[in-house]
Amino acid sequence: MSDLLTQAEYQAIAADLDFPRTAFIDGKYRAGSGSVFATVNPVTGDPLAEISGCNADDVDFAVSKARDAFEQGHWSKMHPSDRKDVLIKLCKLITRNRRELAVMESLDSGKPILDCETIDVPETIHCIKWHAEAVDKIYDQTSPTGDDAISMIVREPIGVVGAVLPWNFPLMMLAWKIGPALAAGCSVIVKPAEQTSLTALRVAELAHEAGIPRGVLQVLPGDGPSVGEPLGLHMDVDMVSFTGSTETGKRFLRYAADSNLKKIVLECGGKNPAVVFDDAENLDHVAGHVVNAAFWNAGQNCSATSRLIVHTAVKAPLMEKIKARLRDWKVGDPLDPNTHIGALIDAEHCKKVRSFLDKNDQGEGPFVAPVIYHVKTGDAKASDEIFGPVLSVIEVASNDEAIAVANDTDYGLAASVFTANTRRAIRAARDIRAGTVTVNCYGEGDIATPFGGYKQSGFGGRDNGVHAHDQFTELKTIWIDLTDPQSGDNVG
Ligand SMILES: NC(=O)C1=CN([C@@H]2O[C@H](COP(=O)(O)OP(=O)(O)OC[C@H]3O[C@@H](n4cnc5c(N)ncnc54)[C@H](O)[C@@H]3O)[C@@H](O)[C@H]2O)C=CC1
Ligand code: BAL
Repeated sequence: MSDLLTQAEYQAIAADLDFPRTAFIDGKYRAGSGSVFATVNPVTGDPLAEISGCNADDVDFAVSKARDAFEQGHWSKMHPSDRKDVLIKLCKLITRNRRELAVMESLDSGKPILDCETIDVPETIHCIKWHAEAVDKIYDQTSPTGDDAISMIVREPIGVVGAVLPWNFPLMMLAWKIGPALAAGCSVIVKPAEQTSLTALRVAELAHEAGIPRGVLQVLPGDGPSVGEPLGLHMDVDMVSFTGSTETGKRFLRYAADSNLKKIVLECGGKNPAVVFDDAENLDHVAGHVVNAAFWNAGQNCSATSRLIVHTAVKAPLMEKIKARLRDWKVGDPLDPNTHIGALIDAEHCKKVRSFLDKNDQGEGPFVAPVIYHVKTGDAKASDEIFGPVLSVIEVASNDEAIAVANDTDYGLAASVFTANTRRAIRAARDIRAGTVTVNCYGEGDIATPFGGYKQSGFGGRDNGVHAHDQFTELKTIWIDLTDPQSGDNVG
């Protein structure tokens, strides 16, 4: 924190930034064959850079380069310890350029510089480093055969991976995908969200500088139909790992069915509950977690707490404490290090978020201040993913009702429960159908814990932890007959 600069100093860095403007393919920046599009500063609406976008021809070219690199094996067959060293060198380069990346991320996404400096960039480095460090410590297995055979169960890199990213955490989602995929030995083609291409392009350049071979990490900017769809439909892409909306996630399942049955892993939306039971202790502490969970990143977070399900007995004092804490949350210029809530990503998203808000709460331009509504189950505010700084409060009369309401959603990404009773906490954690349930706190776990969703929040695997390595590998059984071939005993 003490390391933060002033708003004026950040503005000076911003004025000097050199933005990437083309795709990064086969080890170098290279203009795409698609339409040129502007990447826009969400605060001003002005273009930061004109980017030469990609199309299906560029996808074909990048896939052929990714496949060549995979088959040549300079990366995929490199000793895991050597892959680790290169990825750690990448982390050092990101660290050396961390300020530039933080400011670029803030300008391109509207995220507060405070978050970019203290969370997005450090967590990006931590994630890539964690997967790099893990990769030369994971053992393969043998299975319990009889004495006449031995079987090895080995994991091999899955091959060419498409990583399709959202705009809400451009750097961190890049790291969640490329960290384990590169550590596993895959070749990765990244499609950043069209709103936020800059930092992914810069990281690809740094990866090349770190020694990641040509074709192993490529970044193709462009919109969903121009780049995401041809990647999803490509016959020579082995897997797509996607983070974004449930609606687009479902498209990738169709792309896989219509092409080569590539593996699809989806991390999609959420309507995540914080459940506060009647015996919750220290309501100040609860309020702190709920406010962070609901309003961090302006609520543009798949795991944001967007429903507060609270027992009548504690509702009034808790709401007072939540409102008191919110008074400290400053909304405004993302480059001001005191800002907690920056700009929403773009005009289209502002329109969507505002469509849920009462007229008086709508704010102006790209800014929407935190807002709290008291709602009933069945209201759109209680069921739809708004993806903005909106907390919907549902009052319940019993702890059982709280769990039923928590589960009354198509989503199942994350949840939190607050109670002084350990048995109740564990019972609730087991009964809520969500990929992550936190007790007396809110969080996504950490880099060592798998993250992903039940129901329409996810499909096919988990980000983070060693489970993420599993995503990017194929499982192979190698069965070795130990009987004497001369004896003939081994033939059916
Ligand atoms: N992690 C999450 O849970 C996220 C959820 N969302 C939700 O989705 C809503 C819409 O946001 P969008 O940016 O439109 O999300 P999206 O799911 O459409 O976009 C995510 C990624 O998919 C790509 N994409 C879009 N259409 C595609 C297509 N037809 N084929 C292949 N790729 C495609 C996009 O270019 C982007 O890279 C938000 O309001 C929010 O509710 C958005 C971003 C992240
Ligand atoms: N919070 C991690 C994933 C996401 O929001 O898209």
